[in-house]
Amino acid sequence: MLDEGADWLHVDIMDGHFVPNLTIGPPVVADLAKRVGPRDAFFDCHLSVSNPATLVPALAAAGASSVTFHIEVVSGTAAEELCKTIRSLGMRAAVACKPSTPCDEDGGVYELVDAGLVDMVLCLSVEPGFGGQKFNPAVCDKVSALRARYPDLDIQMDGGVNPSTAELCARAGANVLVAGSAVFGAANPAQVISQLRQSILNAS
Ligand SMILES: O=C(CO)[C@H](O)[C@H](O)COP(=O)(O)O
Repeated sequence: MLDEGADWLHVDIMDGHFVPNLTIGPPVVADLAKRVGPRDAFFDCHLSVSNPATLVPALAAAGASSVTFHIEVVSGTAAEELCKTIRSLGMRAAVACKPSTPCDEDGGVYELVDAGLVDMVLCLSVEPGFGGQKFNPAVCDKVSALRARYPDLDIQMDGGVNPSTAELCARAGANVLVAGSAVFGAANPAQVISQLRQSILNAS
């Protein structure tokens, strides 16, 4: 997909516990990084796992560029420490929330952003676990509130993102879009990636 114009490679790491699906881990990231070689791809690792801290050192060694953990499993002081650890290993730190998880809870997403500890917030627009689900437009309200509060923050949306829903995401304030099915299932992935990018540019 890098050849088709993608900026980042989004890697969904799932443990069969936080979500019902089981996917890949650090060895696959390491292998991918080796194959991509000198191109120096940005590996955006989304941890849909119950215990993200245990994976962080191995992901750093594997060549991950950014690590996103879920606020539903690590919050408050533990989340602050996790962000610091991720950054101390040379990666960007990001926090994700499920569609129904608010950002303004004690020890939650807003507090991490206010403390300057995260580089990006991922707002899932489906329940995490599987690709190919339907985009939940209600999540756009949460994204709009985040964007109003943090004009310079990277805000990512993931789940059911395609050229039609991308416009809603971009208008709400997302500037990083993750697309699985829409890109991998397309006859012309480069065209889809270009349409997604255009949605962001049109809204900015
Ligand atoms: O893993 C996911 C949720 O956990 C995502 O939905 C996936 O990254 C994107 O897939 P799609 O674009 O098909 O919704």
